[in-house]
Amino acid sequence: MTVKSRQKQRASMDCSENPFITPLNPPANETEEQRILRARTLQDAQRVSKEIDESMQETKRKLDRRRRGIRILLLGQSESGKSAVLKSRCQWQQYERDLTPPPLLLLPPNIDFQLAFTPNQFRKERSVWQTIIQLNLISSIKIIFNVLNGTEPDLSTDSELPLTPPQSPSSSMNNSKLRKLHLSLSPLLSMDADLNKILFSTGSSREICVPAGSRWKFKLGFRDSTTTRGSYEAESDLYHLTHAQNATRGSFIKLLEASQDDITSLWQDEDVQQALQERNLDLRATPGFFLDDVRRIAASNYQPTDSDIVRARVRTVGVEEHHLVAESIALRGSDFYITDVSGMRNTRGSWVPFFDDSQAILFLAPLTFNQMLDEDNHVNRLEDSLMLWKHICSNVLLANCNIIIFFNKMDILRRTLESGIEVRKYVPSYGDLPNNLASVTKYFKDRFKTYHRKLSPKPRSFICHETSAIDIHSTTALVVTVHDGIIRDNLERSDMI
Ligand SMILES: Nc1nc2c(ncn2[C@@H]2O[C@H](COP(=O)(O)OP(=O)(O)OP(=O)(O)O)[C@@H](O)[C@H]2O)c(=O)[nH]1
Ligand SMILES: [Mg+2]
Repeated sequence: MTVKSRQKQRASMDCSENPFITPLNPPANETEEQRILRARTLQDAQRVSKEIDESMQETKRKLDRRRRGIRILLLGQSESGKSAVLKSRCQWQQYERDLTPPPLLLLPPNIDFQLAFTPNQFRKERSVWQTIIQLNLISSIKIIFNVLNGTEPDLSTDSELPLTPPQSPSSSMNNSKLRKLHLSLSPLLSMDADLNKILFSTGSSREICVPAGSRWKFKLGFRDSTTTRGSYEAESDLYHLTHAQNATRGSFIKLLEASQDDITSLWQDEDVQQALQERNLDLRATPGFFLDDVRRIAASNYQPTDSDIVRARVRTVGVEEHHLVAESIALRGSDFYITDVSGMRNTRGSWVPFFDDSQAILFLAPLTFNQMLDEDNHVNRLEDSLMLWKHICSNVLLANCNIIIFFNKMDILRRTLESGIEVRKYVPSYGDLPNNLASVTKYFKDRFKTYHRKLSPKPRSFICHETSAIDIHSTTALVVTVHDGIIRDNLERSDMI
């Protein structure tokens, strides 16, 4: 047998035995109807196969794009301001509408994110924050009553009182005006617990916690009108508020509006201010503080401003990645993948899988030398940040990673120092150095820098910035700086500077 005839025989055998081709061969006595059906089946199979190919190519494109992008991990203790940094993207939208572009405008490329940046969608999302902010307001009222009742743990290291809740209620609670206010605000406080339970399943927690991703927004009635019908229905099934839930939310808003005078009266009461002072509790420095804006926030037609949204407190649970694309001329098209995590002590183990993939870490460390951790009121916040910093600097998985530290909440540090609180009382090693912003910042910067130099497995630059994440402009500058930092580091590695 010649080679040619052997090939011909193998080809015909392949065809008849190939399990993928055999079923596609026309049967011997195929009718016209059967032929049409077979052709349609074949077309359908080809379409599905093409779709799978396209989806695989799309996934590969996304992975390639991600690999080329700038991958940033936000780290820091709980309440350090990680999510606030991300939230300020709302402000960039504001710039866009004002037609005065900031130095760097970030826009998301994916559908969900883009929608968040179109004015209509953004306006809708604003309404999601309305409930969060109103619940934040109630949290502050609860703290006041806890202080008056003697059940608020003291989170200030300056306190002469034990760190556990004191047993005896404050004498202010004997004040009949405060007792009356407590009585009249009780329905609102209990309704807040109901609403928390319905919306976030966290009735007992003082803080609002949300799982990663934006799905929680649906719980607050956020609807994406442009999603396809299928996905809209899927979301509705999971998150649509029931009639009863909507009714609870409606009653809460009405009750809050009716309680404006009582809330204002409580916050302005001299005994309340004194009780807070005795507990060394600066309520204005607590996350989600809105008591100075009661009239505006308790109004039933309240619309959160951009600043309100950045100041709102929602604790992150889990891990969330945001994809942003730079639109500024200098950085046009640069992809940023920013991962936000929960900073609570018991969740920090979940950060590790993201170390490998990140090019830069933004480490947020507020210089709150006089505060204790919420989750463990025996641990000083700044000590905790330093301890965390040491772990991050010495971690071998992060040896090639740029670490940029942000001394966030500088506005709070300034206020703390201006109020006369002395650093040396909390940090004896501070000694007699001047108790002003420049000196305090330099002192702590040197400490962070020393650990960075000593513990980094390989030499790397120490990049440090003082920020206030609730300040729009500083956050915008922040992203530019991050990019600069990464470029600088790459240049340094290639000996270009
Ligand atoms: N005054 C002031 N408040 C800030 C600053 N940065 C953040 N905040 C507020 O601090 C609170 C906590 O900030 P978040 O961004 O939620 O903190 P986080 O690090 O994400 O916390 P977790 O999600 O628990 O890990 C929010 O109410 C913010 O508005 C700042 O620079 N100054
Ligand atoms: Mg967060």
